[in-house]
Amino acid sequence: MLKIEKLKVRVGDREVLHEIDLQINDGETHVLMGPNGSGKSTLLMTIMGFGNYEVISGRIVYNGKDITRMPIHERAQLGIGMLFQRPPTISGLKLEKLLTAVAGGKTGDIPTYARSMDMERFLERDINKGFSGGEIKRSEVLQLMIQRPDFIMLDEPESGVDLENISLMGTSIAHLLQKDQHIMNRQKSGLIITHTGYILDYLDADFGHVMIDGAIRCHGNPREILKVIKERGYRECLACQQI
Ligand SMILES: Nc1ncnc2c1ncn2[C@@H]1O[C@H](COP(=O)(O)OP(=O)(O)OP(=O)(O)O)[C@@H](O)[C@H]1O
Repeated sequence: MLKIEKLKVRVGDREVLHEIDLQINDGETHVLMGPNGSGKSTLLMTIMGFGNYEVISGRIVYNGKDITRMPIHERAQLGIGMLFQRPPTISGLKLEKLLTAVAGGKTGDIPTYARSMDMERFLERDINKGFSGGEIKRSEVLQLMIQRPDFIMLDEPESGVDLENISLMGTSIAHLLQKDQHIMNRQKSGLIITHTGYILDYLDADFGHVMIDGAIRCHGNPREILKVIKERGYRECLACQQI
């Protein structure tokens, strides 16, 4: 589904990502961990195609197509979606209007999905304006439910979410990634940034990676990696030879 080859990315005047290689196959969910400022969000923003993330070299291939220089909206049309760490407030645009646009005018599912995310009362409000941290995250998941992307990137979906809503977020994300379905050919894939690993309680992630100083230093079982980080810190990941 997604293949990243020797990707180098500059933000401002600084090279933030150094020769990243990553492959995510159909049906796989990968987890990305790493210290603050190591470049995790930069990788997701670059895959999504945001302009201030300049690809110096390398390429991003999605379903066999080189998307390295493709604009964001075309990537979204190809089936790439993202939950942002800090999505912007959009004054003057109601959430329902955005969802209608994302749904391509097919509004039928919106009330059902909004109810499932406990977001009905937010439909008539400007996007993220005055929303709490957890409400913003639920709104983002709701948008993904309507968009139905095939490749879903989630930047810290649990951050700022209370314990009850983590369960709602976790089960909803598991559903988006088809992780709650026992099917032979799962089509949806994901890349999730997490610090706490709470999301792993709700979906069975397949692979974990640790990014340190703009390079992926270690791969493995996500739960095992998380355990090592909790017990011994990221220094242990630097010593990891599984690259
Ligand atoms: N627009 C920008 N201008 C300058 N530097 C930037 C910009 N965006 C990101 N950076 C820098 O790039 C580095 C990587 O940031 P990034 O947000 O990708 O880290 P992260 O691993 O996601 O961190 P966190 O876990 O804290 O969210 C940081 O040092 C950050 O300050």
